[in-house]
Amino acid sequence: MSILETYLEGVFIIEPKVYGDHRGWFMETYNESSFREESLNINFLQDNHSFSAVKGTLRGLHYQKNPKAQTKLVRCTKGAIYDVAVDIRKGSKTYGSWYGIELSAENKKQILIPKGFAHGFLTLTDNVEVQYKVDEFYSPEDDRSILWNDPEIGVDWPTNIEPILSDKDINAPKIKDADINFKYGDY
Ligand SMILES: Cc1cn([C@H]2C[C@H](O)[C@@H](COP(=O)(O)OP(=O)(O)O[C@H]3O[C@@H](C)C(=O)[C@@H](O)[C@H]3O)O2)c(=O)[nH]c1=O
Repeated sequence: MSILETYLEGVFIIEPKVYGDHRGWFMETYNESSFREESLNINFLQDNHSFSAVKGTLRGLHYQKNPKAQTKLVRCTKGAIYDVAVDIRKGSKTYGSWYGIELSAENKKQILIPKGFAHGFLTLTDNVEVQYKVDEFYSPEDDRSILWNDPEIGVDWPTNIEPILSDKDINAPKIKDADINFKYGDY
């Protein structure tokens, strides 16, 4: 697998090596040793899987506060999504900057989103399944959302349609009012 840096420090794109033959294909979706070679020493504790029925569903932008922050390794195993990570580490030189990438069952790419970032995705097709590993357990008390279209962040979501959102995400605060307790250098 290739582990590629992005312009946001700590955010990586993972491109698995896909071995095709007459039966189909095989790939490793996670390899701790390959991650360690890149000094990514992550102890994943929980695997998540979500299904979104309709194109234009948007989940995000989510994070868990310290000390329950999560690293996330995200992939799309059915359909396609536009996946976004936002740096919310106070004092970071890229605070409020975002990185977006299309992940799909077809391209098999993954994104690694470190602690101190908010995460969200928009479905680009109907019937989307997303699976991701996290290195901290779900903690509803620490779960937070930032408004998906906060102009201060300015994510360039690849559609003009009004997305389908949860009530929590509709009512999410903008980054300037969000309950953020990350600071650059915490991890
Ligand atoms: C995230 C999560 C949710 N749940 C439950 C709580 C709730 O009843 C139901 C749906 O939760 P949510 O509405 O928060 O699901 P969702 O909007 O899909 O939340 C997820 O969005 C993406 C973008 C992320 O980055 C994830 O970390 C997570 O925040 O599932 C768990 O039991 N464990 C979990 O780890």
